[in-house]
Amino acid sequence: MKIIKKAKERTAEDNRRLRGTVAEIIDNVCENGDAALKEYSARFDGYVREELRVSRREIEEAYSRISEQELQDLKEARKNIEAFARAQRESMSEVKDFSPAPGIFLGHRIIPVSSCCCYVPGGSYPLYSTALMLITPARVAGVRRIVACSPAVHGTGSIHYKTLVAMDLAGADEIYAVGGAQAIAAFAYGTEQIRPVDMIVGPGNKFVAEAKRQCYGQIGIDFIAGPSEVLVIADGQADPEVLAADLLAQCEHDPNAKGFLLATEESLANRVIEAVGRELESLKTAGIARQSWEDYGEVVVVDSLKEAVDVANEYAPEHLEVNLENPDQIIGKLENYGSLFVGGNTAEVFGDYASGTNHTLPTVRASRYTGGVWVGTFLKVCTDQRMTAEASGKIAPLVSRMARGEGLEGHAVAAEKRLR
Ligand SMILES: NC(=O)c1ccc[n+]([C@@H]2O[C@H](COP(=O)([O-])OP(=O)(O)OC[C@H]3O[C@@H](n4cnc5c(N)ncnc54)[C@H](O)[C@@H]3O)[C@@H](O)[C@H]2O)c1
Ligand SMILES: N[C@H](CO)Cc1c[nH]c[nH+]1
Ligand SMILES: [Zn+2]
Repeated sequence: MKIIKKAKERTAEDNRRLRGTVAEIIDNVCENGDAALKEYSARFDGYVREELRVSRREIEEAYSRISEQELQDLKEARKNIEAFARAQRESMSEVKDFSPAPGIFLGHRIIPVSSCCCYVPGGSYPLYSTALMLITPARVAGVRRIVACSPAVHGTGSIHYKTLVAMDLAGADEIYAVGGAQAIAAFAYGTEQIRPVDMIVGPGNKFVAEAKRQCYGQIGIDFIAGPSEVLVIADGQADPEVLAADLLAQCEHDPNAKGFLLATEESLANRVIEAVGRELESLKTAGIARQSWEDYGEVVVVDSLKEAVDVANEYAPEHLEVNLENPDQIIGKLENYGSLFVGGNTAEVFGDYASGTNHTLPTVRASRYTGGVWVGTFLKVCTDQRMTAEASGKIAPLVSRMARGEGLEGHAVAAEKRLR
């Protein structure tokens, strides 16, 4: 393996500072409620709103600004997201009356969470596609109270009109113009204007992701969905311009977003670096300089595809693109990714918007233990059991022996009350 370009690493001090900043925001919201929300909206987003909930009139006004084409696009993307969420829901089944021993009947029911908050990022760009990605599966799951929130466009006090339409179209019951770590704290603990929810889902920058991590327990969360990441495995048949575009697409999301290329040939790695350089130059000329490539771009030449698989599994990226002549030779060996994009035709950005899989995905190696948001994110699998008198009498001695073995006399007695 040869490292051609190395990404900067976040230090323990960076992480400590982030934890402290966010903990302070959460404490302030818990102590001062809406006053703290207003203070942070003014400081970070340049606005103060008296009413945090968005009114029906504001939503109608957003519809009046959206073009026919934009509305059609939202509907088409939503159709694919909903169809896939329904197919996934249908693949889940309940278990009823499973009998591991005579007279014992076990089962599980699939129950939606009662309420959720869907966080739609809005700091740098109005990510209205995220509204579709979160609210649509929550609806399919059957969540009764779906709240959506997003920071208002800087200095305006209004959520971007496309985000508002997407939230409404997807089926949000309540919408609030609040963002950042303070919004997560508000929906976790409640304020004067905000009734808390049971679960908060959605992506966000490092402050939002850290706030979800710190509020977990008070509320459920999907997982850590922070600044975007893409890892691309490519061989000589891949087009360097396409690879550069795919890496830079994710790097435009955030100063902390990451793009990682694993190339099987050094000449390919060099051509991609050149192509990235050209593209960055032209973006700079066009006055667009939000790319994180310089800090967080990484390029490595691997000695074999087996090594590429090992590195990808260890890195556990949010998005994994396999741009190989024969991608199927490694697909079965890839284990840690939020979403996989197979072959050069399958651009990661298609999944960002419209193919139908969800774009809210685990980052910072969380794909080692979870996939992305899906209809199941909003569903609880809750077990139940019932027993006949005979089965109860039969299992009681086993349970009381085990309970006494643990030193739990009360448990043993509760079991023995069923002896007959
Ligand atoms: N992992 C995923 O599934 C996924 C999907 C989509 C987007 N994303 C990520 O979402 C993020 C969107 O970030 P964004 O910033 O545009 O929007 P955002 O809504 O996540 O964050 C904006 C908020 O951050 C807060 N903030 C800004 N500076 C702050 C500071 N110095 N201290 C405390 N709080 C501060 C403000 O309250 C602001 O409202 C990007 O990182 C993008 O990569 C991830
Ligand atoms: N790439 C993001 C997930 O990391 C999702 C997104 C929204 N809009 C554009 N892209
Ligand atoms: Zn994206």
